[in-house]
Amino acid sequence: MIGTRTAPRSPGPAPAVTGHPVRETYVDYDLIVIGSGPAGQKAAIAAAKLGHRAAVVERRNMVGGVCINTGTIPSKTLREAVLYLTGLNQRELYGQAYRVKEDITVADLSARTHHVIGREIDVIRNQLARNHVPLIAGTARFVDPHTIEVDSEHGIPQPITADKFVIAVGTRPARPASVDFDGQTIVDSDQILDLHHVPSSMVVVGAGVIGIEYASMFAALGTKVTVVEKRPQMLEFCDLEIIEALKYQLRDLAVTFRFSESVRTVERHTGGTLTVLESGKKIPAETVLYSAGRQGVTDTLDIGAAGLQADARGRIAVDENFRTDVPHIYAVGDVIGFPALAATSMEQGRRASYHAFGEAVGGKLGDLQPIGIYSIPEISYVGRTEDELTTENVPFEVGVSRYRELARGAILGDSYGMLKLLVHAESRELLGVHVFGTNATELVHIGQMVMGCGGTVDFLVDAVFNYPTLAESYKVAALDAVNKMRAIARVTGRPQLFAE
Ligand SMILES: Cc1cc2nc3c(=O)[nH]c(=O)nc-3n(C[C@H](O)[C@H](O)[C@H](O)COP(=O)(O)OP(=O)(O)OC[C@H]3O[C@@H](n4cnc5c(N)ncnc54)[C@H](O)[C@@H]3O)c2cc1C
Ligand SMILES: NC(=O)c1ccc[n+]([C@@H]2O[C@H](COP(=O)([O-])OP(=O)(O)OC[C@H]3O[C@@H](n4cnc5c(N)ncnc54)[C@H](O)[C@@H]3O)[C@@H](O)[C@H]2O)c1
Repeated sequence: MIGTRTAPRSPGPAPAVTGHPVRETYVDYDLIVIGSGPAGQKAAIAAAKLGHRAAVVERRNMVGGVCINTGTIPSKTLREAVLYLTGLNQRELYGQAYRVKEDITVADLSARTHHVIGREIDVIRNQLARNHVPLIAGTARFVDPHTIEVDSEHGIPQPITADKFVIAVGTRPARPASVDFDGQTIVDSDQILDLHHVPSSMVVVGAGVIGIEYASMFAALGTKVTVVEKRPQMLEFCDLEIIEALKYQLRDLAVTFRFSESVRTVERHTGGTLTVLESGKKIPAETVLYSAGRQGVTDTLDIGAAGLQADARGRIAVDENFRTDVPHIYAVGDVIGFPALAATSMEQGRRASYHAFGEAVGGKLGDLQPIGIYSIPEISYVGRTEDELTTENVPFEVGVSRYRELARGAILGDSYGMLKLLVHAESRELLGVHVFGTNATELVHIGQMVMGCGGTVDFLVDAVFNYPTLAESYKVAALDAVNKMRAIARVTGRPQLFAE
């Protein structure tokens, strides 16, 4: 029966971590984690810290998952290299011609990326090793609900059993058959890291987070970028005013947007690529980045043998404890869908293991998860948006601080940044924090902590921040919100200066 162990087994010897075939090896664990991305790593280490025997299975050359090898870490390191070498963030201070390097090559960019990837893989290997979590090399597939086989380097599958499983296999770029990917002129977000040179023009298909982050980077490098998005707006889950500010900044870097336009085909010709839209428009470019969604990597896992199934996008359904329909099998990270972030994936992994081994966790993984988008400039938020609150008839006031009025903003040469607080008009609680500009993804956490502790706007009004800092924007925005609330109170003759 699914979820029930039929016979106890004694643990066998350690598995063949190096991939040498050991057919007779019979290994039993308390927990097997499939996938070593952020979700899998934290699930395995959490189990080990609770005193259980855990192992991680990972395909060769992918230790650290998409996060370290092709996703978060390379893209964020590339962004840092782009910002440094182009001198973009310094141009307000030193003039539009300012550059650290004139002709930026792929070698200039990838040197930094390779260095960081290597270092991060080393950190992960070390963390697993010191927690006695074996890293088993190969691709896992279920044989039955308590057994997986891991293909070895020599093709001889190695069976491994466990009481419990955590599936953390992540996603890969969706690749429609109508698009002729060749790795150089038509690429997905994995292949873009291997371009031979910085293209002069690029079409980015899909204005999701991946599309907008890479559009920002290539535009900063001087590539003429056109973004095609089938929806009327991009990143519609973010604050509208901030998205408008981002579009303005990207247009300033010569990015063209084609919203409400679907891509019919992407053609490869001797002279370059042609992106053909449903509307009949044709956009020529040297390179096309196809970044229109991702697909769960469940197809090679034989989850049917474990009694599970995936949806059309390869995703596995879970309950609030990350348990699948088969009670001893959990699924975490990108393979369960939204929000599909490294940050959230790690926490899901830890929670799944705690639940599996009966350890208490805090409340539900709820609304206070920050979103960080590393566009240029960057965006981050936590909590609700103005649109959501308006739809739900929640009365709120807005407090805004602009970096151009902060001493730190002037020192950094950031005149466009802003921080916006959404404050409940009656309880004065903080309902949302939206940040645009330098350090947005760091700053958001101040608001997250205040919200997590149920803090009100008055806490921020009364707080003293280091000067000159961008964090000071919290106080400025809080004062702005309180001033507006006081103005309303004056009109109604009912001054309410503090939460009751
Ligand atoms: C370009 C890009 C930029 C991103 N930027 C950010 C960002 O800035 N911030 C952020 O929070 N998130 C970002 N993300 C998302 C983030 O990378 C993912 O949310 C995160 O990697 C998900 O972690 P995971 O553990 O679920 O899976 P993954 O990191 O995808 O790891 C899954 C692992 O499972 C392995 N695997 C799959 N099948 C098997 C099998 N059968 N046997 C053995 N192993 C298997 C794979 O080889 C892979 O290594 C980005 C993603 C991309 C693509
Ligand atoms: N900073 C971050 O946290 C970060 C960075 C990158 C990626 N990610 C994660 O990676 C995941 C995948 O990101 P993504 O951007 O690939 O996917 P996505 O699904 O978020 O975006 C794809 C976009 O492509 C559009 N699209 C689809 N087909 C199209 C077509 N034929 N023509 C035009 N537009 C089309 C969709 O409308 C959508 O807006 C996201 O869930 C995201 O959370 C996070």
